[in-house]
Amino acid sequence: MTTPVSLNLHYAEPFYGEHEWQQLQPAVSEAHRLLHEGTGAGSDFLGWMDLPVNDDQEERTRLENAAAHIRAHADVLLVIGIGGSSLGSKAVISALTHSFHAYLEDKDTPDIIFLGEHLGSDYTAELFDALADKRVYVNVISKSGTTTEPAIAFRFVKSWLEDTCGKEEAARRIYATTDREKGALKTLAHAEGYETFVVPDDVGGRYSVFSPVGLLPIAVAGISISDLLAGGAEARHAFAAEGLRHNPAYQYAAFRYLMYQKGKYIELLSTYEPKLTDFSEWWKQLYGESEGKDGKGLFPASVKFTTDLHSMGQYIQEGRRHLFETVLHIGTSTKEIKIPDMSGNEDGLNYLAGERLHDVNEKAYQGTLLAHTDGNVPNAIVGIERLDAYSLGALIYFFEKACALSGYLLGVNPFDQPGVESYKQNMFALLGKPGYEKQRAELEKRLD
Ligand SMILES: O=P(O)(O)OC[C@H]1O[C@](O)(CO)[C@@H](O)[C@@H]1O
Repeated sequence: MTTPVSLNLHYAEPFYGEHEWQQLQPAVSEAHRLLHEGTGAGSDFLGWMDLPVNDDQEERTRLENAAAHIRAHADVLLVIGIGGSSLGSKAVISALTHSFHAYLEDKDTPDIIFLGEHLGSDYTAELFDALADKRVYVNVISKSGTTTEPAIAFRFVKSWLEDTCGKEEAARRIYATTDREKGALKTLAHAEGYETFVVPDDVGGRYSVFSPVGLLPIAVAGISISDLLAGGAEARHAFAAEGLRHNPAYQYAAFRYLMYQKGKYIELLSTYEPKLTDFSEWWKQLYGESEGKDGKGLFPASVKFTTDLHSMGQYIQEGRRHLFETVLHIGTSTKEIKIPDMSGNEDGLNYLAGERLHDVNEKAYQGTLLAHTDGNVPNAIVGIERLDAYSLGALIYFFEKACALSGYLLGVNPFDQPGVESYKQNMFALLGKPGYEKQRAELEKRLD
């Protein structure tokens, strides 16, 4: 089988020398050793490396059965979670299901709505208007079981569902994905009798797509989790080599590191397919939380092309030269749509009549690639052949493996996120959480 994810550095090579590349091999070897021997920082969280080959068939069957039950009975599945507890499944579901699923008349899978990702009042209130008369099921996901945003969202949903269909039926419709033993959500699930799925102890949120965190909502969406995991397993095998020359995931990590050393502090993930917008959000959390610490790290940003060529394109072409680009390239489209002929050719586009839209998009991609490299923005191209579960599974593993190695190259712990606590502490104090009285008074003095 060919490598499911390709890396093309041709358009980046003019920006670094071959000797710089060669010099990185010892550091890459050391980072590889830390990762594969489990001796680096955060090594309690390496469970993600083997998730695609997890052979717990009993748990898998239970998950598939739960997904089939929800598919058969629900109009809507509410997935409640934030960060690593929702971004992975959202990325896969957006990429692989019909973009207008909510508007289709005939469908054999429920609409999936994500909630608990923010504290937006209007959005949350409006959701309940849309749920009236719908048969709603819920998957509440939180590894810690104590994250404020999903916990608040779950309060709203639990109380609405119990009012709508009674406490017992509500308990049958709620599935909780959380820690095996501890946390408020685990305690609540036990008390209320919800079916539960486990977030493994050794898997952090942003590396959890191949665990029940991602797999339950993905399976409910009708996506083959066997294919997704098979892609991940193939990538696990394909990107296991220590040598830079034989490992595209490590080449990508090394390339990013070289760019960082050259003052290219911002990495733009560019996509040419709107179905990948949520994939970019998943990627940003993966790299942002893994690398951005100790005063270090590339800033991961994303752009949607060609849309953003009409807004951010100006800056990318001619603004401050501290950027490089990683283009996510999809080889073929799954659906074919051709440009129609127009009898009067009023818009002058008849030279495109009969062309596949995918091919027009491809020319936009090629033109942009050349323009941006001419504008001194190094471009790496990460490619998959098509948007399917197998390729996406491989792509996810590719980025996870490269991310872990990138963290070790940079000298940070790629598996913790201590910085996210600061806003939480302030928020708790300002909300008047018991025990935060002193901080509250200090913070309030600083606010206008
Ligand atoms: O699954 P949990 O524990 O609710 O955490 C959700 C997210 O919150 C964070 O801890 C950051 O606040 C992320 O790392 C994590 O993905």
